Amino acid sequence: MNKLNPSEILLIEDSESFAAMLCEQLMQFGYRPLWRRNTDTLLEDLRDNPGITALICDVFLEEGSIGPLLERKKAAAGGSVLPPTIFISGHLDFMTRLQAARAGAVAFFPKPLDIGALVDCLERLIRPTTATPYDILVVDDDHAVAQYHASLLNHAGMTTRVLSDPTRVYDALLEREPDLLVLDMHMPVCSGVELAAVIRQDPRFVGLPIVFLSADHNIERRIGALSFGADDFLVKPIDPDFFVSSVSVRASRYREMRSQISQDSLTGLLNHTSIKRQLDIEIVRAQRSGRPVSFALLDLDHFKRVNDTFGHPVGDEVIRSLSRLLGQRLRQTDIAGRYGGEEFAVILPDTPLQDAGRLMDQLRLAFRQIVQHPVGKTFHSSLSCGIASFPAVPANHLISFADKALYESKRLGRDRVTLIGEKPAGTG
Ligand SMILES: Nc1nc2c(ncn2[C@@H]2O[C@H](COP(=O)(O)OP(=O)(O)OP(=O)(O)O)[C@@H](O)[C@H]2O)c(=O)[nH]1
Repeated sequence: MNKLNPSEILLIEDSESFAAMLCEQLMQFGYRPLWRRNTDTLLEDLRDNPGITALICDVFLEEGSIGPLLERKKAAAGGSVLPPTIFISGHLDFMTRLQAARAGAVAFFPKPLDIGALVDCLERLIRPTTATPYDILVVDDDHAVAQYHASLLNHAGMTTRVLSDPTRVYDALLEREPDLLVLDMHMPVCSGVELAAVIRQDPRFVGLPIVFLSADHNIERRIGALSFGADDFLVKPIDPDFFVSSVSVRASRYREMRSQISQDSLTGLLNHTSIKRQLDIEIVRAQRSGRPVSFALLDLDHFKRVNDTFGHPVGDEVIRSLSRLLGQRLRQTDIAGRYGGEEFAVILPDTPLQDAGRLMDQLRLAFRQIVQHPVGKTFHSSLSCGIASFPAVPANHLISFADKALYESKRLGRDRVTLIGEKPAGTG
């Protein structure tokens, strides 16, 4: 979900003030809440708002317990299925939880609400469960053969790119790293083994699975290929099912390994190394397309004070609240990462500086609204941001200039966004 496609949430809560607070918080995370005091119009609301993806209901309303009320509604609608329902309540006893479970709760949150945990739960419910298909690059100088193998993989639900010119492989990898590379062994310009050696020279592709597909039965050459960095050597003609499962098993393991390595454990965002790597990729893409790419650095303000006042675990929660907000507010093509302790980086492809500035300013304002630490003494945090854009700023200066802009935001009093339009004169 992103801000262009906000999910609607139906909130059934009889306390107006609590509902207003919760709606405000949900909006900060990019949801569109619809509030009702009771279940009177539930079926009409669901019919008229097909975009409603989840219900949040207080277990007890003035008119009684929500469980039997929902049951009656479902019966009235011929037993139709309600969207996943999260229950909330100020009562924490076992019987209340049991009521919620009997009413079909997918989750139960006590009041006062931990909004962050609630949003995490909504995200799990709403996020599409279908993973993106494995992306395979097939390289074979015989285009028809490459197409045949690609079509087997497409049939099994994978996406493929086909290349008959091995000299273009490296560019294709930079453009979009696949989950696996299928290589022919004998090609006119260079052999598959040589091509694998070229790819392995780049530390970014050291782990990329390479599977050779060749009619070569010579055992020494096959061993040679494996020792030069191939992961498997499949001999043609190959059983289609065996080919597909060999590819998908390796692609799946690689993807799992990559996500473990590339993610920051606290936030689930890309870590420092991965975000820098993504920036390189986006710059290459921008150089090709002639479109701008903006790079933003965000830093929490006076964060030491938060840790000192409320403790490290609460500080961690603040960090997580910003990562959630980034997940909510950015477009699917934008890329966010945790750059350092309380510092985040965002890559905005196809985005000129001024647009990036507006977007980050909206994010800054939304972050300020989030009620932090709602189970204790509440407070609000703010962030400072610096943005630079390529090509106005040369690629090798993009990060340092975003950092200078961030420093300027801090210097001017924090809680602001500063843009650096171009590389200032005399900076080398
Ligand atoms: N809770 C928590 N704190 C962290 C983490 N990483 C860094 N920090 C803390 O973040 C604080 C950053 O402090 P400073 O660099 O002095 O910056 P600041 O207090 O945010 O002040 P300004 O950036 O100037 O507004 C330090 O106290 C770090 O210990 C983390 O993962 N969790």
